[in-house]
Amino acid sequence: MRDVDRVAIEAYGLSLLQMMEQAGRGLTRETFALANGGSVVVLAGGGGNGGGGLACARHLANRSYPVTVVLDREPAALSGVVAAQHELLERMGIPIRTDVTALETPALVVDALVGYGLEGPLRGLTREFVQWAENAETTVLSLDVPSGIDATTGAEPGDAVHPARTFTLALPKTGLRDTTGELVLGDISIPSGVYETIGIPYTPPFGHEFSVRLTIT
Ligand SMILES: NC(=O)C1=CN([C@@H]2O[C@H](COP(=O)(O)OP(=O)(O)OC[C@H]3O[C@@H](n4cnc5c(N)ncnc54)[C@H](O)[C@@H]3O)[C@@H](O)[C@H]2O)[C@@H](O)CC1
Ligand SMILES: [K+]
Repeated sequence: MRDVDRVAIEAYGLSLLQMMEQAGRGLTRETFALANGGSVVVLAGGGGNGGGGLACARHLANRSYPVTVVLDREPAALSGVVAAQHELLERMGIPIRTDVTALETPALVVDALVGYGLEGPLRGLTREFVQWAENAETTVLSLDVPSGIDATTGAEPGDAVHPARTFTLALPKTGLRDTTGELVLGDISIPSGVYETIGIPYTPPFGHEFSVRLTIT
C-alpha cells in the first residue's frame, strides 16, 4: 500500500490531499448510518490517518452533527496537509482537544489515530485514547486499519482498537484478514496503472459505487 501511494504520487502526481479528502468523505458516509444523528468523537493522530479523520470531522460539522476532535498531540506538532486540515477545523470553530478526560460517551467514535504507519506498541496519548475507546460502550469505526493493529500481519503488539467496522482505503490490507468487525473498501481514485506498475493483479471492484462491503472467505 505504501508503494501504491508512492507511485500514485510520484508517477501520476495524485496529491496526498486529494486522496485524504476522498478518504475523509468516504469515511463520513460510513458514520451516517452508525452515528444516526448522534454525537461523534473523532480521535485523530498526526499522520495521514489522522488527516482523513479531520476531513471527516469537517463533513460532520457541516451537517450539524455534534462533533468533537481529540488530537493525540499538540496542534503545533502537526505538519503539512494534516496541519492544514486542523487549521480548517479551527477556523470553523469545531471543538478540538487533546484529552479524553471527562469526555461524554458519544454515539460513535471515529478511530483515525494510526493506519499502516504503526511502529511498535501504541504509546502515550495514542494508547490512552485507544484504551478509552475500547472501554467506552459505544460503536467504533476505524479508518483504514484499526489503530494498534499491524496492517501487514494483523498482529497487536500492544493496545489496539476492535471496531464494529473498518473503512479501509484502496486495497484490503493483509492484516485485516482476522478482523471481527465489518469491512468496507473505499475508493480514493488510485489510477489502475499504479497497480500494474507495482505488479499487483487488479480488477476494479467498485463498479458504479465509491465503496464496497467486503466479506472475508
Ligand atoms: N500516504 C498516503 O498517500 C495516504 C494515506 N492515507 C492514510 O494515512 C495512513 C498512512 O499515513 P502515514 O504514513 O502518515 O502513517 P499513519 O498515519 O498510519 O501513522 C503515523 C502516525 O502514527 C504515529 N504512530 C506510529 N506508531 C505509533 C505508536 N506505536 N504509538 C503512538 N503513535 C504511533 C506516528 O507518530 C505518526 O503520527 C494510511 O493508513 C491511510 O489511512 C490516506 O489519507 C490516503 C493517502
Ligand atoms: K485507524
